Amino acid sequence: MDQPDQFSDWAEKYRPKTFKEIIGNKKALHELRLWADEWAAKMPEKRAVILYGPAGVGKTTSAHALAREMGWEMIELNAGDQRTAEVIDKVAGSASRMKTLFSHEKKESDDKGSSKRLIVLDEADNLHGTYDKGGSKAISDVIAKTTHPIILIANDVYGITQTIRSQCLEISFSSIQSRSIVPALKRACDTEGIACGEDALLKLAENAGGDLRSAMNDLQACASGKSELKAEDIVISGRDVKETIFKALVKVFKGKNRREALDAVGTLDETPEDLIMWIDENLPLQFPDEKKGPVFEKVNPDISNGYAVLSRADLYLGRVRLRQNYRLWRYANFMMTVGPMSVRSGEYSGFIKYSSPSGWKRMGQAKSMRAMRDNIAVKMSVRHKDSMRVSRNELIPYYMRLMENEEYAVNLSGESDFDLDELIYLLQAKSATKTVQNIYDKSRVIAAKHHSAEPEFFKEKRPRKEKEKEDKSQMTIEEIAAAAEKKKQQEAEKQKAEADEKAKKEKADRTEKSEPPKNQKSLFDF
Ligand SMILES: Nc1ncnc2c1ncn2[C@@H]1O[C@H](COP(=O)(O)OP(=O)(O)OP(=O)(O)O)[C@@H](O)[C@H]1O
Repeated sequence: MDQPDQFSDWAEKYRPKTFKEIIGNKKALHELRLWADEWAAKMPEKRAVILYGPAGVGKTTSAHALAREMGWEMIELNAGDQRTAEVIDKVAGSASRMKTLFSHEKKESDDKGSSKRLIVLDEADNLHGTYDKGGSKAISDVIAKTTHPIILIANDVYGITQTIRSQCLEISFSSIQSRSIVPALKRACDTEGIACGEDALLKLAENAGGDLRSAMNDLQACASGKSELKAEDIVISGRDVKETIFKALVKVFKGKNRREALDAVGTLDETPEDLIMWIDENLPLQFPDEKKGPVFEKVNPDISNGYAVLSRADLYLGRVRLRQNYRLWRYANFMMTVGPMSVRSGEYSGFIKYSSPSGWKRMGQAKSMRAMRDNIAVKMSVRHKDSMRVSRNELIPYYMRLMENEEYAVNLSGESDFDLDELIYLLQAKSATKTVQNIYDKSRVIAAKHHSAEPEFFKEKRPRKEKEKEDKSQMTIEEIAAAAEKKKQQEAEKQKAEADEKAKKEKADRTEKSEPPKNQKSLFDF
C-alpha cells in the first residue's frame, strides 16, 4: 500500500507496476504481450518493438511492467546517456550477445525467457543529435544480432530511420481519455488523504490533453499542502505549449525582424485560430494603455492599431471557416505576426508576463478541443505516415472538407477508426446529431473490416517532395555523410579537370602565338 509522502514525485510513485494497472491502450498492451510471449517460446521474427505515441501515456511504464511480468532483467539506455555507436554496442550489444558468450551454460529456462534481458532505448526518435552520432546504425546492427528482446520508445515513429523501423514491430499508443484519467487521480488523492471532487479531477484531466504524467504533476502541484481540493483551486496552464509560444510572442511584439517573427511562429504547433487568441490576449499587456512618462499619456495608439491588424487577420480566418479555403491561413498568419510589429510606434523593453487566452482558462474547453484535435492528428499521422504537424495543420482541414460529403465521411471515419467525439469534431457539429450518429454507425461497419490499409486516394495525392524526403530518411547518418563526401570529391575532381583543361588551352594559345605554324617556314612565306 502506498504511503502518503509529500516529497516524492507522484507520477513516479503511482507508476503502475503491472499491465492490469495500466490505463487505456489495451490493444497496444495485448500486442506487446504477444510479442513477449513469442520471445519466451522462440526467436520472434521481429526482435525489437517500437512503442510510439504522445508523451505520458504509458509507453515506458508498459516496458517496465513487461519486464517485471516476464521476469526479465532490464537494461535502459536513456537519451541522457551518450548513445554513440561505441556506447550502444558496448551496453546493448554486449547485453544482447551475453547469451551467446555464455551459451555453454545454456539452461532449459533460457528458452522459456526467464533469463532474458530486456533492452530499453528511450527517445529513440532522437538519435540524430551530436551525442547520438552513429547511434542509429549501431542500434540497427544490435537489433540484427540480438538474442534478447529490445524495446525502442519514441514519440514520433517517423523520427526513426526506415532501416530500424523495418526491423521492428511497431506498436502505437494513444492519448488517454480524460474520463479514464480521473480514477487514477482519485486513487492518488485517496492515498494521500486529500478530499477532492470529481469536477476538480475532471478539470485537471481535461487540461492534461491525454497526458497522464502531466495530469498527475498538476494534481501534485495543486494539492500539495491541502487536505481538500476544489475545482477553484486548480490553476494550471499548458506548460510545454507556453514555453515555445512565449518565445514567439516576444518576437512578434518586441522583435525588429519580420522574417524572424514569421519563422518563430512557423515552428509552433499552433493553428492560426489558436495563435490569434494568444496575440489578442497579450496585445494590451505588451502595449499598455497608460504609461508613465512622456511617451503615452492616456491611450496607447499601438493598441488600436494592433487590434486593427488583428481584425484583418480575423477576416481571413473567417473566410477560411466559410469557404474552407485553407490557403488563406497564410495571409492571416502574416497579418497577425508581422502586423503588431509594423504598427508599433516605439520599442518596448522589460519583461512581460504573457498569459494564455482567457477564453481557455474560463471554460477549459478549447484545451480539451486541442486534446481532441491531437488525438485525431495522431491517428492521421500514423495512417498517412506524416508528422503530427502536417496532420494537425493540413490533414485535419483536408479531412473536414472531404467529410462534408456524407459518403466520404463514412469511409474516412471507418478507415481511420474515429470515435464519435472525433467524428463530431471533424464534422464540425455541436453534438451527436442524428446525421452524425448515422455516419458513425455506418463507419463502424467499415472500421470492422478495413483497418490499417491506406486509401489509394491519399497514396496518389502524396506530394513528390515528401516521397523524396522519405527516401532520404531511409539513409543512415553514415550513408548521408558518405554521399556528401562523395559529392564533394566529385565537385573537386570536376573543378580540377576544368582547371587543367583551361591551363592546357592557355598554354596552347601561347605556343600558337609565339611559334609559327609547322608548315610556315618564315614570315615571308605569307
Ligand atoms: N496508461 C497509464 N496508466 C497509468 N499511469 C500512467 C499511464 N501513462 C502514464 N502514467 C503515469 O505517467 C507517468 C509517466 O508515464 P510513462 O513514463 O509511461 O510515459 P511515456 O508514455 O513513456 O512518456 P514519454 O514519451 O514522455 O516518455 C507514469 O509514471 C504514471 O504515473
